[in-house]
Amino acid sequence: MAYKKYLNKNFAIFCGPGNNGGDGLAIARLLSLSGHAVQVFLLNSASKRSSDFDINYKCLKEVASVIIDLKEISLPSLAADTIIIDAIFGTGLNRSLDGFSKQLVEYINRLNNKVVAIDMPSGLLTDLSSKGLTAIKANNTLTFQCFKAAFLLPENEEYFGNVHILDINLHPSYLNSVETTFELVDQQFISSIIKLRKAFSHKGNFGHALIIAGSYGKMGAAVLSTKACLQSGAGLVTAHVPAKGVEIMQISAPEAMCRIDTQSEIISNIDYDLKPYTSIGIGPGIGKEKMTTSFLYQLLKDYQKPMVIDADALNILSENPDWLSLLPPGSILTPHPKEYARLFGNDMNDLEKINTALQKAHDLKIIIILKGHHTFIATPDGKGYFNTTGNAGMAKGGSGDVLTGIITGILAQGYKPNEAAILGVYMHGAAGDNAAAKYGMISMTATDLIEALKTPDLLTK
Ligand SMILES: NC(=O)C1=CN([C@@H]2O[C@H](COP(=O)(O)OP(=O)(O)OC[C@H]3O[C@@H](n4cnc5c(N)ncnc54)[C@H](O)[C@@H]3O)[C@@H](O)[C@H]2O)[C@@H](O)CC1
Ligand SMILES: [K+]
Repeated sequence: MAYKKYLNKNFAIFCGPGNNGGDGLAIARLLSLSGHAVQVFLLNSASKRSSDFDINYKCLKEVASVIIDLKEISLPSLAADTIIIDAIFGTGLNRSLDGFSKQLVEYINRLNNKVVAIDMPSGLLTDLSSKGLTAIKANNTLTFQCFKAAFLLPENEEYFGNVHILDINLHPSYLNSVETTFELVDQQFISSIIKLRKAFSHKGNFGHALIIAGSYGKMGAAVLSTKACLQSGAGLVTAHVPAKGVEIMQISAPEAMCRIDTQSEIISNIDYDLKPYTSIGIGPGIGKEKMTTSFLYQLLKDYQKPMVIDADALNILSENPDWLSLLPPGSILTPHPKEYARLFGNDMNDLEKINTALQKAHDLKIIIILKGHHTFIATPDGKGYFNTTGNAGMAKGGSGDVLTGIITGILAQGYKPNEAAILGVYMHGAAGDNAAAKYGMISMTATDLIEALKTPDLLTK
């Protein structure tokens, strides 16, 4: 955070009765001691205070500071440049706000003052959906030790502003001992998955990916996923395309081999042995023609190894939900929000979507990648992973085709499906961040993502 712009300002610190309020009182003391003008407003101070609150209250009393007990009728008026610190409620909030605390939060939200939330914007529930609830809309949130699930849900975007994680020195053995459903995928996590390429390796060591994609008018999707697959480290890549798409593919991606469908404009069947291929990615641009639909059904029935399933292949599945049970274990589904809704239902808040994805991943023994700002990866063992790379410039046609290519290429190299999904999503986002830095979020395209994969430190910075 640009701390400097907060220096030499006046502060209004709103404190609740629990430990979050105690943190606010400690901040008030430190700011007062460093010469800042601080007003402290206590909410429900007569109710049961936590011991941290009491300790910090005592310490603050010894420092010259204005402490005001808020009454229902007396909401304070504040100068426009006063910084508001929200220490009303943190992780201890166990129900939605009501009564005076709700009024106070609504009042703070109506002001135009800058707001810094401590640990959580007050009113936001840590592990439950806060859709439709009243909560502080902060410009910055200073949160302790780790990301809270609430910061990763799109429906909470307007509340937390920029999130800064403060290390409060919780003991590493404690942190490691805590069992969580969710993990954050960052560079450190990725370095524990990635395998080094040995000096004496040859193309046969890195597998052979088969991308089944394209139809007349949608060959771009096939080209994007094939090119991305070529740049994900796979040893060999073959694209199975409709006959009319062969020249397009061969000119656009000369490193890839082609398998040519018997149909000129659509994909209809595979009349060769699939054993040599170490992974299959299917879906980008294939359309939903009857012959393509029957072909997908046959493939699902016959093929036993994990596949990456995207785009129209997902749409076909959503029209034939019984076929979900045919998915080979370890298969990776990559729906965007609309495809997800078609597959597993609408009318869910973000947490319900996540929980449904975890349940379906478990029941069907598959991996579900819910694409979005913090793309979520649900795995069959019940764990979910939030990605940390990527940006809004990637919300464009073709980005998903690139992701399918990357994951299929990683899977081909012998990574386990969970690892391929996590690594692929991270790599895709990291390429997106590079593309945004070079071209800007507005103008960057899916082709720029592929270009940006060619960065030596993509997975190490
Ligand atoms: N390891 C930790 O857990 C640490 C926690 N700390 C702080 O402690 C906070 C959690 O403290 P607490 O557990 O005391 O909880 P909070 O301070 O978030 O709130 C608890 C208080 O609010 C009341 N309350 C809950 N929901 C309410 C509602 N809807 N309306 C009105 N009152 C409501 C509770 O009865 C209780 O009195 C964290 O957010 C963080 O700020 C930090 O001090 C550092 C370490
Ligand atoms: K807070």
